Amino acid sequence: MSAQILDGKSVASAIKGELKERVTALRERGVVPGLGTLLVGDDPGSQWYVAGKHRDCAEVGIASIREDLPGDATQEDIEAAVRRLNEDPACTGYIVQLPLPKGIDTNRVLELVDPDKDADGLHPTNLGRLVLRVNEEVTSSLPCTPRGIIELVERHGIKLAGKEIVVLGRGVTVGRPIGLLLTRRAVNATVTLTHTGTQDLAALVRRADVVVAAAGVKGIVSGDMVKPGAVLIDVGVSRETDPETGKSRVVGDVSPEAAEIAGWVSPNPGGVGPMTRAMLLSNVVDSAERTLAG
Ligand SMILES: Nc1nc2c(c(=O)[nH]1)N[C@@H](CN(C=O)c1ccc(C(=O)N[C@@H](CCC(=O)O)C(=O)O)cc1)CN2
Repeated sequence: MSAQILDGKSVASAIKGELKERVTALRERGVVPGLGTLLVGDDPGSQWYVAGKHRDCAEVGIASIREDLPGDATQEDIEAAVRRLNEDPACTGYIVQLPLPKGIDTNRVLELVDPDKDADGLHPTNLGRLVLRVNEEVTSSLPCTPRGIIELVERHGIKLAGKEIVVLGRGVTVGRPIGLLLTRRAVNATVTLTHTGTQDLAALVRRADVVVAAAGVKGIVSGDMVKPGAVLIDVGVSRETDPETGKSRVVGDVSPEAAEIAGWVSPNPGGVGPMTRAMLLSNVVDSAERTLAG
């Protein structure tokens, strides 16, 4: 029996429908949410993601602001663009598209973002709130991919409380922050964060009720590693040439054999990616609504 699909495309589309109504209500009260993006360089993937974010904004009625810099922009150029976005009143929230080019101090750039405009939830103040407010509602942006994963699972009626969750990968946008979200009292899961130094990954994954695979290694979650019926969230992105069409295609961390054994699996593409985009819009709308609540 093959796994049921965690359909990120259709959940994201439903969320965008809900956001459109909330944006209309905000505009009626004189609040226009505006998402800014800062893109440095001409990496085709990053350009595609940023273009998608602006298309999403147009779809739900959020204004959008772009800061595009060439690949040879200096640390000072990038920091100046961050300051412009901090000061622009039309920009109510923004992201710095990652990764930044080699040689740029990413942490220094992220720390300069106004925490109240941090639509990615990656500013140290906002990550710190996740640590400190473990029992309370967090009233700042949450990292988009982790938030999207939880929303995707919960909107399919799957409960995470008490579940054993194994995360593969300790990256800043997924692996590290997702543990903070999943172990909050409101979610109440138990998390093991694995990485390249982990010994006997297979044994850990085999125990997991839920696997969040964000290693970026094609097929790293193999069939023999998965507990029958487990929930597999495929986040990792690798690219390869499709032998039939000759075109580049995305492949995930979950092997087709693992997906057969699972109870639920998120397709890749079509699972976590669209949810990441929808959560960015949610962060911007949530934060605009907070300004009205005072
Ligand atoms: N500042 C940030 N940078 C990056 C983040 C992030 O959350 N904040 N995450 C990724 C890139 N990303 C958003 O920025 C992103 C990745 C993938 C998708 C998506 O919809 N993917 C499609 C497939 C696309 C393809 O074929 O290439 C899917 O999964 O269906 C959206 C956003 C790194 N940088």
